[in-house]
Amino acid sequence: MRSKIVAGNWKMNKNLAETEVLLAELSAKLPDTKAEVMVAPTFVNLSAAVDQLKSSSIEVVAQNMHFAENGAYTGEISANMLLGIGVDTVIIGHSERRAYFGETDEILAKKVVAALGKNMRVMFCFGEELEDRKSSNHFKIVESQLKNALFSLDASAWSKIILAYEPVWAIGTGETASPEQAQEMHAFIRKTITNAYDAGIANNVSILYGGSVKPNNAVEIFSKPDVDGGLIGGAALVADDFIAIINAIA
Ligand SMILES: O=C[C@H](O)COP(=O)(O)O
Repeated sequence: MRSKIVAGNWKMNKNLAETEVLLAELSAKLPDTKAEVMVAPTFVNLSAAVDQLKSSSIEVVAQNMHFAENGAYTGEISANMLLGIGVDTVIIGHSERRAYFGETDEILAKKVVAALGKNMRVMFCFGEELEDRKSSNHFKIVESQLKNALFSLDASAWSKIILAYEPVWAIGTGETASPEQAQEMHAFIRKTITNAYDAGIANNVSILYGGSVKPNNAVEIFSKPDVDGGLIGGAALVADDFIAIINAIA
């Protein structure tokens, strides 16, 4: 049975002091929810976040990792380093990594394999750009992103995968995919996974929507049958907004 998940990707925001304040507020206000709640602070604050949340149900996850075990990769972070501080879920393939840091499907496939090889959970992000949607190429693009990075995996690996569909044109723009557009794509993603594997795997994987989810649109987006929660950017930086979005999970 797939789980509902609300994850906050803090991106390059919040220094240590600000991280502690936001986490304290989130812990204090966290409602009873059936959603798994995750936060992804920046690398330098992960360890402090894990310590601060050790008696909370909020999970601390990483925004990225390198595929190599260790070695001469200045500025990079390995799976072992994350595991060593108690972080065992990692976001891979965020559109900002793809756009600003040249992460290709090939690199992302290696990262996915490296994380799964360490028994980590992977939140894999993907989604089309505006031009793809305008030219009605969005289904093709999404299908190829999934195929290139994930469809060589053994079926057994899928219990460790969470998907986050994030249309690039909706990220940080205030423009959201309509609930119908999100549902249409999420249903397509499940059909694509059914074709590549089987319906059991497709129905068990959580598919989150990301892209300008806010307190005022979360209920409608999350009400769609194939939307299992959200990957939240800007609104995850404000405790009351993030809590309201968690509360939007039915
Ligand atoms: O990782 C989160 C997404 O990029 C969404 O960001 P946003 O909610 O600020 O649009």
